Amino acid sequence: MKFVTNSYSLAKETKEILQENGIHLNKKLGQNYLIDDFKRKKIISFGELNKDDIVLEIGPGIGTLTIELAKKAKKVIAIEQDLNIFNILKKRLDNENIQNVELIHGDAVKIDFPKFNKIISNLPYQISSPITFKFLEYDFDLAILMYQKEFARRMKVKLNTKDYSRLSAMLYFKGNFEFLDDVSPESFIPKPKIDSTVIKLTPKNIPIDLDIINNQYKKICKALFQHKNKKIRNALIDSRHEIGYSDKKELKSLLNNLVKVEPDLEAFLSRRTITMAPKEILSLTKILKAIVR
Ligand SMILES: C[S@@+](CC[C@H](N)C(=O)[O-])C[C@H]1O[C@@H](n2cnc3c(N)ncnc32)[C@H](O)[C@@H]1O
Repeated sequence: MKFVTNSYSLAKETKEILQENGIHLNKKLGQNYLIDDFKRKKIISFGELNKDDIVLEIGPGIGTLTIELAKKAKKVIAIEQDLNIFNILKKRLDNENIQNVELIHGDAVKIDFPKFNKIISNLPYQISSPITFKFLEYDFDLAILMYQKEFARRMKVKLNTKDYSRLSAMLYFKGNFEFLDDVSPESFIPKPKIDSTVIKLTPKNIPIDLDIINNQYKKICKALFQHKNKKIRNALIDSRHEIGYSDKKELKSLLNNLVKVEPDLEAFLSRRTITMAPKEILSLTKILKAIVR
């Protein structure tokens, strides 16, 4: 696909809007704004939008993606945490008479999302992990998301590496993803110190084990991945609160009793989290199911 780009004017426009409003971008809120029109067009085209789509955008900033998304979709729901930035975008939308954007002020990690079917966002990197877990709780057709490159790499299951994470173990059963494009620091102001990657995420439907994955497997992963290099027995005991226990002795004795009746359990308990493939964690979960609260 050919893109007609106008990166110079997007950079100029962004700087002017920020300057006019006396804004100094805030690192802590992940405020690195896209100024590369070529990348903007690409991200939007990845979303394959049509006039039936309701798009969720987390962190719209001054509307760099939002305004273009609104031209192509039925509606955009945009959630921005920074009140000054929210007000700038609100004014821009009013001035341009754009009426199909529902702009919400707040922390996207804490707010329940209204109904949507696609997500397109250049995410604030400090919330990458909680917001991705939150997306997985919703039903949607596809998500086009920009992450820090390192973070995106951790989505793929890589046993015995530091990149193997709770996120990869959850995504293995809950999402399909595809790396679409890399974006260099030059495409933003201010320039971040890291590279970025755009990915496509689609929910995986696995009706058979969905219930156990959304419940006990999720809790077990939460406990185990807090201690990736520990043996499973110790990881479970040390993070017992994640599976509903405060009393160390109680959990220890339940595990010891279970070992007597479940021949495969002892072998699992002696392994380290980092060596356990998601399917093995699921087998372990099925054994532990009755004692996970
Ligand atoms: C990486 S910038 C992206 C801005 C714009 N979409 C772009 O592409 O240039 C992330 C935006 O998310 C906002 N933000 C940060 N934390 C947030 C949160 N918890 N909920 C909603 N917005 C948040 C920041 O204020 C910032 O405007």
